[in-house]
Amino acid sequence: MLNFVTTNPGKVREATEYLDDDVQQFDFDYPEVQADDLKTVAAEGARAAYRAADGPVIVDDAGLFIDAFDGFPGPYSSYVEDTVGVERVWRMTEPEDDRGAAFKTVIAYCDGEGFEATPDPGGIDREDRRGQDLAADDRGTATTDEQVHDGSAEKSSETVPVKLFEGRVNGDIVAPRGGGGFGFDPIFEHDGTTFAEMSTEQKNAISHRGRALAKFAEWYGER
Ligand SMILES: O=P(O)(O)OP(=O)(O)OP(=O)(O)OC[C@H]1O[C@@H](n2cnc3c(O)ncnc32)[C@H](O)[C@@H]1O
Repeated sequence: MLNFVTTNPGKVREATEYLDDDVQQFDFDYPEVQADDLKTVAAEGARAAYRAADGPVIVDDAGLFIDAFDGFPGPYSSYVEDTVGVERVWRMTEPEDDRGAAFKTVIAYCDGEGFEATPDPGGIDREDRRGQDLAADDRGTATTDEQVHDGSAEKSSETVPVKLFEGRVNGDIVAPRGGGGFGFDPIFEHDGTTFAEMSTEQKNAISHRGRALAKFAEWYGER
């Protein structure tokens, strides 16, 4: 049984759609390290959660990256949703000529064992041209995290290995529409439909989380 470490039931709904009964929510508010990239936050979160959980864990660190604001709110999306709010993020973006944005997620898996490294052909930090078919992102962007060191207080010199899976989807910021999903879904439009207007299944088929979960599920299934 896999522990999906999150306080966000919306993420669990989407993950169970992919991974069926193999996953359960582990409601653990892992300490989010101050970092500008999702990979570091997810990897450190997975290590902390693994120490607290009884069994393998996955952590999903995600965010909305708005082009006109150089990627804001990015890794701070949860904080901005709670403080500024979704509606005001739309109103901030409305006057901009370029309302392009991307949702990105990094799923980090940790079970205390090591993994074989696989090459990362680019991943989500690469600049994708707007409107580009993202099929290339669906292949082989799983990487073994070796750079991030264990920052825990117990001063362990050993770094617990973490496996990372990335997903990204491009879209546009629009006036809020739809009652489904969570977070910034009502203001994120992809191919004419906001994520909040989609069913969980429809969103999973194209979303950042769906892409990352698909990669994880493929790798996990082979193990
Ligand atoms: O850390 P956990 O407990 O998993 O829950 P969280 O909601 O705080 O999760 P994150 O730190 O990954 O923050 C992600 C934020 O980005 C936004 N977000 C991420 N994925 C999203 C999605 O699929 N749809 C809408 N908003 C999303 C939303 O505001 C989330 O609160």
